[in-house]
Amino acid sequence: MSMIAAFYSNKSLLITGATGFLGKVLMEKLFRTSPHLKVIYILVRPKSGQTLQERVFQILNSKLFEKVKEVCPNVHEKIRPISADLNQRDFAISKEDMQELLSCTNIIFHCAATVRFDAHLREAVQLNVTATQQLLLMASQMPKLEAFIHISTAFSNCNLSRIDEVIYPCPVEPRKIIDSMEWLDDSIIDEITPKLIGDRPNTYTYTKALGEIVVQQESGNLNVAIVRPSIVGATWQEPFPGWVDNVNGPSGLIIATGKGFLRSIKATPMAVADVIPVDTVVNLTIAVGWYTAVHRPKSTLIYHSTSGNLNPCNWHKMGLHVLATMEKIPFESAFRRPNADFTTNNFTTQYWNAVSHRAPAIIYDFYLRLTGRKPRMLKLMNRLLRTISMLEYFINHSWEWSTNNTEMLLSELSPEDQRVFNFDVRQLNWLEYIENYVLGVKKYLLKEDLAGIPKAKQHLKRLRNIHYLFNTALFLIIWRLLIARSQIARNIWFFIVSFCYKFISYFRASSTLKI
Ligand SMILES: CCCCCCCCCCCCCCCCCCCCCC(=O)SCCNC(=O)CCNC(=O)[C@H](O)C(C)(C)COP(=O)(O)OP(=O)(O)OC[C@H]1O[C@@H](n2cnc3c(N)ncnc32)[C@H](O)[C@@H]1OP(=O)(O)O
Ligand SMILES: NC(=O)C1=CN([C@@H]2O[C@H](COP(=O)(O)OP(=O)(O)OC[C@H]3O[C@@H](n4cnc5c(N)ncnc54)[C@H](OP(=O)(O)O)[C@@H]3O)[C@@H](O)[C@H]2O)C=CC1
Repeated sequence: MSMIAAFYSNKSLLITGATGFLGKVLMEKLFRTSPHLKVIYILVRPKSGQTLQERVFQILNSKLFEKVKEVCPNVHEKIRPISADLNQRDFAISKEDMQELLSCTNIIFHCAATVRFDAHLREAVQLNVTATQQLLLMASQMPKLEAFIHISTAFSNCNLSRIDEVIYPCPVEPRKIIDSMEWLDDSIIDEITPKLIGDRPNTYTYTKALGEIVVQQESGNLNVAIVRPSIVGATWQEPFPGWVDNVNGPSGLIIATGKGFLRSIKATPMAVADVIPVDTVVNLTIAVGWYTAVHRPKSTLIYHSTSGNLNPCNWHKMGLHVLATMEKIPFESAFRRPNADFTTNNFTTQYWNAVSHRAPAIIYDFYLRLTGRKPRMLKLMNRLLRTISMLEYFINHSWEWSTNNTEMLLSELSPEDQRVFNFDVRQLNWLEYIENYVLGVKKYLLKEDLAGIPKAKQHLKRLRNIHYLFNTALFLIIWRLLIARSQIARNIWFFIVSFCYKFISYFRASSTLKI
């Protein structure tokens, strides 16, 4: 019997960010392994014209939750959505709901965040720092609370190259930043943002670092732990391999590559691709919840959920695996044939962006115009290149993360718990994982039917022929122009023609001799 699963039975949990990528997988695993848990409160905001109930209904009816419904048929009764907006004071939670949360919650998993790299500092501070502070305040009023688990990111201190499982100080105290956001206007915030974030690449990593300091400073007597995942990817094993439902991180790049939009990227091929499957992060998080509540460590423990130091894979290898899979399982209606060239300097990046990305987009837009349709490819390409430029930092640096606490926790688990809540990334086979990831992107993100694979292969063959034809035509045109304008080109041309002529004549003569 799993000790961890038994621990969560009859518990009331509170999850923020439960509608997000990680939050959904966390909920799924909790219900599947501890079907007797009492209730999971989730803080949800109405979104895209959907009510809370509609959002929860959609999640429960997704493929991700199919297995849960078998082991926990009354799962819908155990999810209690609470209307909340983490950007509002007291999260805009009603008095009755707040009372229930305060009196019943046993464990908190705080996953909600803005993960956008371009978020305005005010917005990022509000969600990643102030909301964390408010949630801790709420937690301090919960008499039954046993543990508060905060999800941060392994990149919160990405300005360092070696990162230990400790909280690093920031030059300006989070409380001062929170206060200043209340009275500074946007233009001044824009001006001071680069100075505040310093050598971090964006407001996201900066505010996640501030969030950690808030957790450390304001947790009082609470049992608190922080989980720091690196680049979270599709599921490795559970509930089934390859599940993914958003384009963040690698998933968007896999689509862009498979559809032939993205063919080269500025990346350091040998840099470690620190991708970690979402189910590995979730298993660690659940185990951390149990350990923190039961063992009550004296200080706030940080757990790195990373792959680089235990089972490294670099971008070059990852790119090759992705391309090899796309040969077998191509995406439908690709714009060009998938390719993955890594460039390492700005000049070659700009060159390939012009030649391999923008030029085909311009030609395609021209074709759209000719056929009476609205051009759109260049706009799409420019947006994609902007997105890529924001991710570039993470594919051109390598980090070394220590994982002592994570390894310690693994050794504390019973063999059964190590099996049920496996977060031992050493067991991950990258080739198999990437194959399932690409397949998962095709099935769950692009919603493409596997029956369409032969047609997709046919389409790629056609693209290859067009590519050869286009290159040959381009070569001939350029050559013709050169010959018309340059004596040297003409000389080379006559030399080649006469050489070929002599070569063919020689063969003709020798074959006649034999006869
Ligand atoms: C030839 C090459 C071959 C390669 C071979 C393949 C190798 C395998 C690939 C491995 C490489 C992995 C590298 C990962 C590095 C990740 C590091 C994460 C580290 C930190 C981890 C964390 O701790 S935290 C979670 C990460 N947090 C995000 O990852 C949010 C990012 N994101 C945004 O901050 C916003 O997205 C941003 C960009 C502002 C635009 O913002 P925006 O307002 O302009 O618009 P949107 O957000 O609506 O997106 C606009 C359009 O970009 C599309 N798109 C969005 N993401 C995309 C994406 N990743 N790749 C492609 N396309 C993406 C989207 O689908 C839209 O497409 P469309 O226009 O057609 O609808
Ligand atoms: N994905 C990754 O690669 C990594 C993620 N992390 C961390 O993991 C955690 C989860 O990330 P992930 O699941 O990928 O992110 P998502 O963007 O998928 O999910 C974010 C969640 O936060 C919720 N949220 C955002 N704003 C509000 C708000 N104002 N009020 C209420 N809820 C809100 C979202 O709700 P809604 O659905 O309504 O928008 C959503 O449920 C984050 O803390 C992130 O920093 C760390 C490392 C890597």
